Amino acid sequence: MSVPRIAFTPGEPAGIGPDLAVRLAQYEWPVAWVAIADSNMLQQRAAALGLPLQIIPYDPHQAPQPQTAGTLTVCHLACAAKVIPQQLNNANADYVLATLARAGQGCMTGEFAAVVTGPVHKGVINDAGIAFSGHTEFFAELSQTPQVVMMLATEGLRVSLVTTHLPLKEVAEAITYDKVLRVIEIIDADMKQKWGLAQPRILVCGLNPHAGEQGHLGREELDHIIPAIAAAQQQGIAASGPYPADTVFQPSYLAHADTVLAMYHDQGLPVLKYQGFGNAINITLGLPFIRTSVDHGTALDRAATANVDISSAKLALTTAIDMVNR
Ligand SMILES: NC(=O)c1ccc[n+]([C@@H]2O[C@H](COP(=O)([O-])OP(=O)(O)OC[C@H]3O[C@@H](n4cnc5c(N)ncnc54)[C@H](O)[C@@H]3O)[C@@H](O)[C@H]2O)c1
Ligand SMILES: N[C@H](C(=O)O)[C@H](O)COP(=O)(O)O
Repeated sequence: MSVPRIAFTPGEPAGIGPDLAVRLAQYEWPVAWVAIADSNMLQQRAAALGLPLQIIPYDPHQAPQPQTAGTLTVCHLACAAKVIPQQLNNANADYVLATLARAGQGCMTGEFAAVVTGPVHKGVINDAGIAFSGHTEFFAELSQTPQVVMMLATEGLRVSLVTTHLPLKEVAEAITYDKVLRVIEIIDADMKQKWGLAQPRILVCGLNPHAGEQGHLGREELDHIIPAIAAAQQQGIAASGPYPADTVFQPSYLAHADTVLAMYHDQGLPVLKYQGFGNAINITLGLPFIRTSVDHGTALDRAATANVDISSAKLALTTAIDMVNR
C-alpha cells in the first residue's frame, strides 16, 4: 500500500506555526508530510528552540516514505523578508498565501492526500492590502467551491457554522433557506464520508434569542431555518431544531447530537473552545480535498519559546491521517 503524502502549512512565520512544524518533526509519522515553508526560517526556528532538525528538500517525484523523527521534508518557498519571531511583517503576507495556494493546488492534483494548516494572522494579510478572511474561504475560492462548512471538533462536541468570518451586522441577511439547507446537506454527506457515520444527527440552532420565540423575537427561524430543516428531513437527513442556542449546549441535548449547527462564529465557537481549546481541530467540510487545522491562532507572544502546546497540531495531523485512511 502506498504511503500517503500530506501537506502542512505553518502559516504566519512570526507566530508559533514554525514551532509546530519543528516540534511535530521530532516524532515519527506513518505518512510523508511535507512542510510548505521557507526552509531557512524553519532551520532558524529549530536552532532558537534548541531542537535537532534535518531538512530534506521535497522532491515530488520521489515515492513518499514515512517521516522519521528529527527530519522534516520541506517544499521551500522563500519568505520575502527576514522573519523575527513575534514581530509581524506584512512584507511576508504574499509568502503566507503562496504556501496555502501551493498546498491547495497539490491537493487538487492528487500530489497531496490532505492539507493540515497552522495558524495565519488575518490582520497582517489585510494590512498588506490583500482581502483575506480565513483558510476556509481561501480554499473554497481556490477550488471554486460555492459553499463549504467550518466545523470545529473536540472530545464530545463538534460545532459547525452556517456563516464563518462575517461581520455580525451582516449575519441575519446571510441566513437564507438555500444556505441553511445546503450547509446541512454538506454536513450530512461529509460526516458520512469522513467519520463513517451512518446517519449524522445535526442539531440546528436558531439565530435569535429563544430561537425567535415564534416570530416575536425575529423571523429568520420561521422564514428560513424551519423550512430548511423540513426540506433536509424530507431527504432523510437527521436534522432537527431550531433549538435556542443558549439551551442546546447541554448534555441532555448533546447526547443526541453528532454536531450542533450554529448560525454564526461566536454563537458556536466560544462553547467549543471553552470545552476543548488546545485539544480541538478545525475541519473544512465540502471541499474537494481534506483540510484540517489547529484550533488556535498565531499566539505571537509564544513564538520561538518553549511555551507552545502542540496538542491541537498533533490532533489535526492524526485526524487528517485517519480521514485519508478511511
Ligand atoms: N487557524 C488559524 O489560522 C487561526 C485560528 C484562530 C485565530 N487565528 C488568528 O490568530 C491571530 C491571533 O488570534 P487570537 O489572539 O485571538 O488567538 P490565539 O489563539 O492566537 O491566542 C489566544 C491565547 O491562547 C494562547 N495560545 C494560542 N495557541 C496556543 C498554543 N498552541 N500553545 C499555548 N498557548 C496558545 C495565546 O498565547 C493567547 O494567550 C488572529 O489574527 C486570528 O485571526 C488564526
Ligand atoms: N474561525 C477559526 C477559529 O476561530 O478557530 C479561525 O479563525 C480559523 O479559520 P480558518 O480555518 O478559516 O482560517
